[in-house]
Amino acid sequence: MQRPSLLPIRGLPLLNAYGPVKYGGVYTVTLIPGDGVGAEITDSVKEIFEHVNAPIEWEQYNVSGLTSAGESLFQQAMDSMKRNRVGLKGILFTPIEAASHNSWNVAMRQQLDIYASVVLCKSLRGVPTRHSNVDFAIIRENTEGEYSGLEHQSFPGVVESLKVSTRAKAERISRFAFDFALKNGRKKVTCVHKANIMKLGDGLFLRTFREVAEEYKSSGIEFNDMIVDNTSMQLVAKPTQFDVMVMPNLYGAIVSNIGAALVGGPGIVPGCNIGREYALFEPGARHVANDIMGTNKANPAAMILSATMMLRHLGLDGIADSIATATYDVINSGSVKTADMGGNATTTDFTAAVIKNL
Ligand SMILES: NC(=O)C1=CN([C@@H]2O[C@H](COP(=O)(O)OP(=O)(O)OC[C@H]3O[C@@H](n4cnc5c(N)ncnc54)[C@H](O)[C@@H]3O)[C@@H](O)[C@H]2O)C=CC1
Ligand SMILES: O=C(O)CCC(=O)C(=O)O
Ligand SMILES: [Mg+2]
Repeated sequence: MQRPSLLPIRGLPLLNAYGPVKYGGVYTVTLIPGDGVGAEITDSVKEIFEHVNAPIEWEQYNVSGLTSAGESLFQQAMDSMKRNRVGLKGILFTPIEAASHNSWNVAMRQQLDIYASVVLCKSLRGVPTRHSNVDFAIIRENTEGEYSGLEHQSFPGVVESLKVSTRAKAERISRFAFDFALKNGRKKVTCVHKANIMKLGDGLFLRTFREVAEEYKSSGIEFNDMIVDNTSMQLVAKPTQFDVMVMPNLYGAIVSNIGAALVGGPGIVPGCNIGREYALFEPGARHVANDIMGTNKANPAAMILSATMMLRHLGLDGIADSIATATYDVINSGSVKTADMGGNATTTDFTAAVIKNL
């Protein structure tokens, strides 16, 4: 059986400085189901939590990125996050058109300074893939770099998109990665970069990583670095060489999706965004899945497992363990497979199977 200990909850290096909000033994948690399949897969979580009597009260905001009309609701959801300090979210759609609003997924990370994205990619017995024994964690800088959102047209036909890199943010994400490695019994941290081309920006990231690595030398954690192109090839060819990986924002988005595909896809990989004050949990590969919205076909596992990471963050380890174990048992038994896993079970079938296992 795949034990839930693979989840990093215990070992999240930075617990919120102020702690979650709890009244009468019940935690209030901000819930943003999101666009696409968000409502369906957060319904799974609600049903499971209700079944185990989890001491969670949801403060739900049906924010949607489909139109910019949702902005005031988005701000209310952020106020709720600032009160509760813990949230669970699905993914918000972001239009591509130049005149449309910027990504609210990104705005959340910046407003809340939830600077470390953690995505876990681990092979599961019940999900046969090309490589077995994949087990690595992606630590992604979540608040700057290519996602700074600063772009302008300096001349018709000429656009400048600013990638902002700061030493302070490179340092804190590198520390997060080493602390994460230490707390989770990991052996090696790999810095992914493109410092051969972006000598100043990614050069700063890499140099800062190496300085931080020196400080952790006595802890016995190995470290190395790899250019992002080679990393992509190595991930597909020999993924077992990776343990903990740390990188700037956009590489993290891409590597998280390669990682998800290596172990079974976006429906099973959990994730979270952590900062000093707030923690927001969401599926690791971050997809809206508009194409299967409302069809009861989505795999809710990634969302359920992200919710168990949240429970552990709240110190509710017992409930987290039982839900995670029940979920992994359903996946590993192979008896209830959603379409992405090659079966024809529905979202509700999967949820019912988890509840039956509890
Ligand atoms: N929160 C965030 O950071 C992100 C937000 N987005 C937004 O999502 C929208 C579309 O994103 P795309 O990258 O095109 O991907 P997408 O939403 O089209 O998803 C890619 C594929 O994965 C499948 N999939 C995702 N989750 C699944 C699940 N739980 N079960 C079964 N299948 C699942 C989808 O059906 C689809 O075929 C864009 O608006 C984008 O801005 C995209 C990536 C990250
Ligand atoms: O926020 C979005 O709409 C896209 C962001 C994204 O792809 C990511 O950061 O992984
Ligand atoms: Mg993405």
